[in-house]
Amino acid sequence: MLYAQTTPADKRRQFRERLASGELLRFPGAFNPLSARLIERKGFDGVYISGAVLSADLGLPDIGLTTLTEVATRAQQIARMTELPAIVDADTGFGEPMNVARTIQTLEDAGLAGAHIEDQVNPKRCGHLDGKAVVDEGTALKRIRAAVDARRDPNFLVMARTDIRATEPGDAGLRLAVDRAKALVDAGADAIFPEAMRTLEEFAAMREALDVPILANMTEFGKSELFSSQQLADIGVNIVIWPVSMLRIAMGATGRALDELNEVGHLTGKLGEMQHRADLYELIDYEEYNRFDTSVFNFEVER
Ligand SMILES: C[C@](O)(C(=O)O)[C@H](CC(=O)O)C(=O)O
Ligand SMILES: [Mg+2]
Repeated sequence: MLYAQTTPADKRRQFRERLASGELLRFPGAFNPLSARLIERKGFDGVYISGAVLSADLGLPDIGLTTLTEVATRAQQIARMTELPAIVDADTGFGEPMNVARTIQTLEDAGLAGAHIEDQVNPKRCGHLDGKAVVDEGTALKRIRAAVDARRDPNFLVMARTDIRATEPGDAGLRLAVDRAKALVDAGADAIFPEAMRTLEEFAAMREALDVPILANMTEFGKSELFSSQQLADIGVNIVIWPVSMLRIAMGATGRALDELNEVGHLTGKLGEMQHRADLYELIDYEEYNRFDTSVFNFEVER
């Protein structure tokens, strides 16, 4: 009922324990608080909160237009609805290293279990697009040091994302990424998000080079091939995200339903694809609200 029972501190501690086990943790992207609950019910390990989804949800491109306040507010709404740990995309940290420090404290206060800070220049862009530029190593490391120094809960996961792989083709790009990732770990990063790795071998090389957890981004229509959880687990990847997938699915289904409304004038043919009212009420836990007021859930929903 209402919000999750697990405190942010407990979520962070449990997340750290699970990460230390070395198993692959699966974090689908939640596009709203309700979908975070569904992710939990379906047995996943955590919830990812994507900057691309957050900006798309506002009808905006993913180019660093969203503010810390918008991101922290939405992330809090999502994180508090699930017992699972939630990690959020903090883009470039919303400014200079001092802003990064404030970002981390704000996201801690919002109940997140961790965040990633990337080394792109501003204005940033989706990591799977061409023409990205990254900051010099000194600036990238300052962002991460600022993040690590700012957190008050040592279990809050500071993940460094590097976008440098795509700045050079072939092996040269991979070498740059490995070198930068190592430097980010030396600066205090708890985990690495190597963005836009192309092949399983590239993920494996990154895994081999580092002794902290790494994340694989299985976003569709991008630069990485889409690997299965098993394939990623086999090479020792620690976290996999499908950041925008659930929004893509929901928007695809919505578009098709609108076409059907245009064509046939009703949605009867779509009933089987819809979340049933009974399932929605179950997910929201209507019944539990009777503890306050026995008249809240005194009806039956027919299937
Ligand atoms: C992971 C990511 O940063 C996000 O905001 O979800 C994006 C995902 C995407 O645009 O497909 C990314 O830059 O990879
Ligand atoms: Mg992003």
